[in-house]
Amino acid sequence: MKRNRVGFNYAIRGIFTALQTEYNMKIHFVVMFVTLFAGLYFQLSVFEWLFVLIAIGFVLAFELMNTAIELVTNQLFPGQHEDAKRIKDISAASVLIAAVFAAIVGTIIFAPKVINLIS
Ligand SMILES: Nc1ncnc2c1ncn2[C@@H]1O[C@H](COP(=O)(O)OP(=O)(O)OP(=O)(O)O)[C@@H](O)[C@H]1O
Repeated sequence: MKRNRVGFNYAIRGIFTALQTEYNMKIHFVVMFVTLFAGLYFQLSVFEWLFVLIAIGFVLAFELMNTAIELVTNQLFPGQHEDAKRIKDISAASVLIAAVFAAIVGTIIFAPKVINLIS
């Protein structure tokens, strides 16, 4: 039980470390809070919340994993290396895919509500 609690603390520390060191992580957090407030404002249905939360979770989790992969890659390849380039590009692509699909989910859910609000 104690072990689990300590492990949880390490994981939370990992989120803060990524927030401090990764500019993209800060952007993801800002977008997450804006989306959550928008969700509360527009009173999303349970179904809509599920999609929004899954999309946010995927983006944050992939960004954290991408950060870890970058750190490992920097240790494995201190200099310029074609494999380091491939690894980082592919890892970054995983975040991009998650972010693009999250943006699509956000657009499908929020666009009609925003249009309805301003028209
Ligand atoms: N050791 C390396 N050898 C060759 N190319 C590299 C190497 N390190 C990075 N690159 C190239 O530069 C790009 C950016 O690398 P970098 O480590 O700055 O990642 P980043 O995505 O900008 O990280 P961050 O999210 O921390 O800003 C990589 O996607 C890759 O194409």
